[in-house]
Amino acid sequence: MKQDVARILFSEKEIEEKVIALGNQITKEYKGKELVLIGVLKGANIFMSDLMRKIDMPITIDFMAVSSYGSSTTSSGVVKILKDLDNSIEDKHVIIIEDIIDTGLTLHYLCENLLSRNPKSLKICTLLDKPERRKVELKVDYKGYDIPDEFIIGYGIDYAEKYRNLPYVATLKRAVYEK
Ligand SMILES: O=P(O)(O)OC[C@H]1O[C@H](OP(=O)(O)OP(=O)(O)O)[C@H](O)[C@@H]1O
Ligand code: HPA
Repeated sequence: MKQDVARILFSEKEIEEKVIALGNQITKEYKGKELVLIGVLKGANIFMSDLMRKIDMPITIDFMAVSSYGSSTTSSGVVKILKDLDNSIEDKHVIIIEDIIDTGLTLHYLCENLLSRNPKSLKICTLLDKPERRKVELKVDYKGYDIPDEFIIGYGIDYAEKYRNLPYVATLKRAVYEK
């Protein structure tokens, strides 16, 4: 697994500090409000688990599973809902938690879909953002890092379902996906 890593972009320690800062910011801005975090599976699983423990107020969580990449390194643009929310978000303050935004097509679809369910507010939080790759405009409210246009793995993020359990964020060697 490690031999397929080209370069480590963010270490476990750096990610931890960033997650603490995001958790503090969210706590400050939502204190006293009814907040639901919606994790987008599978990629956001690790980020969501770490972030929610850095939010110091009562919250609830829910998950959606969507997929647009399959086993490719480029988005198909077609977003499939594999698992929907368990509970209504009507009149709730909602933050969507993502691991990475690339073309923005997944979140564009998700925002439209969730807005139609009448939340009180809807914001986006992502650990990583590749703004160069954007195909649709999105307002990102909470962000860990901007990253260059390279294929990313680790800390929940996969290539063909592998590498999610690397504890850091890294780039994948080209030879792995070009063979
Ligand atoms: O901005 P976009 O170009 O739409 O790409 C971002 C999406 O791609 C990844 O999910 P993926 O479809 O690979 O599923 P996964 O979370 O199960 O890995 C990632 O978790 C985002 O949801
Ligand atoms: O760089 C990436 N790596 C893995 N999955 C992704 N989904 C969008 N961009 C990426």
